[in-house]
Amino acid sequence: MQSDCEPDRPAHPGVFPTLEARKSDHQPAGCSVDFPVSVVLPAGGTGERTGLLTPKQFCSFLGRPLISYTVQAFERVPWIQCMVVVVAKENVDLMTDIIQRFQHRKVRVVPGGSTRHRSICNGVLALGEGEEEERPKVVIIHDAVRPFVEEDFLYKIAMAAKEQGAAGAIRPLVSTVIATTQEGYLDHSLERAKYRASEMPQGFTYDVIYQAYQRCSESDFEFGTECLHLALQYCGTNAKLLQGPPTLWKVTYKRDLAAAESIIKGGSAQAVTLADALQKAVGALDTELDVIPDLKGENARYLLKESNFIQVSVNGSSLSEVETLLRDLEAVNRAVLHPLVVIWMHLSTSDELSVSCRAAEPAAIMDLASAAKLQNILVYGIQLHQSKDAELWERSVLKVAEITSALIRERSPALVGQLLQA
Ligand SMILES: Nc1ccn([C@@H]2O[C@H](COP(=O)(O)OP(=O)(O)OP(=O)(O)O)[C@@H](O)[C@H]2O)c(=O)n1
Ligand SMILES: O=P(O)(O)OC[C@@H](O)[C@@H](O)[C@@H](O)CO
Repeated sequence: MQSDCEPDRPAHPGVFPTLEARKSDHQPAGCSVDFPVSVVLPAGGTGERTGLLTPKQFCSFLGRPLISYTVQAFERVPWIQCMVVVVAKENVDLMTDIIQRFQHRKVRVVPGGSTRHRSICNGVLALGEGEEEERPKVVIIHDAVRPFVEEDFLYKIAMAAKEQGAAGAIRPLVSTVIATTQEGYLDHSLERAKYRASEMPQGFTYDVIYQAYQRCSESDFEFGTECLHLALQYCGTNAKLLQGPPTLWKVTYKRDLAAAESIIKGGSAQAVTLADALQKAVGALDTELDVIPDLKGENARYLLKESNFIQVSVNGSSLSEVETLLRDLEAVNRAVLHPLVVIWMHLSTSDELSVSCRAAEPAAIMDLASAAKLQNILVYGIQLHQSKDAELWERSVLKVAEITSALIRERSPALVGQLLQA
């Protein structure tokens, strides 16, 4: 949100410690993780089952390839150190171009192999190329064609993997699993209640997944589909299984591409809806404000203006967009003459938030705000629930606009770091 209103508080001239330096004594926002975590995104397949010539991970929605949505989901998680995207040799340049075009951070590309296990193994080896102390404690492995992954579940997988050595996402089976005879008849059926579908993300301590790939057989590399099995078979590590949300599904068939497209379009429509609604609501107030959903692309111009911002984080369960914005402000190294107001708009659509993150949120925004205040940036939070009741939603948005306008006008130090309820 940009305002031309002049600040009514004296500026705080002077050099401020960098955001990075301060972060060392601040837990990262959102879910806090105190050990290095890296990610391997296998994306070296051809997507034959979609029947398309373009591998499904490179199919575009709203001008952005599917894999870019997955990378974006991970780069928004502040406690993830780096990502390795594993693509077929012939797609290395394409993937490099996607990273540049969409300004992805913390990600590098390595060539894949003829099978998924070979690709994942290449990714794990790439994470181990540096000095021993640079290696991650935990490696999260996640199919690049599962774009709807949330920080709070990644947090659970990472914590369980650190404790147990391996952890994996599971979902209830929808259909019963049966074994067939060679002639195509029923041999026997499995008791469905005893089985689960193995999904992604999965997490492993670096040592476990590295050793598993060092010891597994050629047959595993050629025909295997389950990393958790390798950890058990070759490292004696029994993975902790965590039931994940239904959003973890894998894009496999053409119909899955259509489903992914409608979710992506729905999600961005939601962001636009909120931004539009806020724009209308604040327009009715006494302050000339613009609502900007992010500071990417042409919105980056706001970084260089003496302005106030609103950051619309649609259904974000973490503060990482605000962290990114504060880092961008830091990067432009602008002499902050007037207190900037940054408002984290937390639109929660799901009723439950994982306890680990919900409890961490107020503390996380306070932490972030304390660090930002040293840069003369005032961070406030407003939480609103995406109500399906149009009237209620309209009232919430108006309330948000009033609170926003007051925060920008008053710049109350007492409310800095608070999560206000609209
Ligand atoms: N040699 C391979 C094969 C698959 N994958 C990746 O593993 C994930 C899950 O595999 P799958 O859904 O089977 O993808 P494809 O192999 O591309 O699909 P298909 O079997 O239909 O060709 C995908 O992100 C895929 O790109 C990979 O990195 N390297
Ligand atoms: O078998 P595919 O290559 O289609 O997909 C890989 C899946 O098997 C895998 O992602 C999960 O089952 C978890 O291991």
